[in-house]
Amino acid sequence: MTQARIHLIYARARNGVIGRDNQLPWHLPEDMAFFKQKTAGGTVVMGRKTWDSLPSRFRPLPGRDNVVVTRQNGWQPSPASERVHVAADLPQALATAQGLGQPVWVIGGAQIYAQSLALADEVWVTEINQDFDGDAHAPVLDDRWQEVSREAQTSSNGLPFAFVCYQRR
Ligand SMILES: Nc1nc(N)c2c(n1)CN(C(=O)COc1ccccc1N1CCC(C(=O)O)CC1)C2
Repeated sequence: MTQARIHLIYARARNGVIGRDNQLPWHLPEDMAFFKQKTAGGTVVMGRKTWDSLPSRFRPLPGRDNVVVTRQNGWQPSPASERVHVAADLPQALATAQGLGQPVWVIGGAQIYAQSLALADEVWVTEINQDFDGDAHAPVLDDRWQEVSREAQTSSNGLPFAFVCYQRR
């Protein structure tokens, strides 16, 4: 039984920024819809700060199992839900996620992306063709990562971006 594939999914600015003050620096509804469509029916793995960044009405992300990584002993998600699983570190989170037998999507933040990249075989990047100020950055994809698809678009608010898939050679 091969291990379930691990996918990363993030949106990044031209200068590599993925977040600012635990929020997205842009408003890109097309990307939110893409994110929802890609991760639907799977298990999402995120750090606690990413969990906290979600508006409470979207916690847990609906229609998916949510695994939250936190070192805080006794941390409990709010709102409580049987679809939220708590893990003390990323290896435990990925083991829990893979145990659920659904596609595993790592959805942030920067620390979690950096730790999980080595274990992933596919990365979906929404590449926004504009620089943004921010305090969180995307992981660096070295030259083993090969672009396998690219779909360029312009958002309703004029932002040029592309949905890009990378797979490890
Ligand atoms: N490419 C790519 N990768 C990522 N990791 C992420 C994205 N884009 C975009 N992100 C988010 O917007 C995170 O979420 C939200 C943040 C703020 C307000 C609403 C939301 N939600 C949007 C998704 C909805 C859903 O999925 O049901 C729930 C409400 C993470």
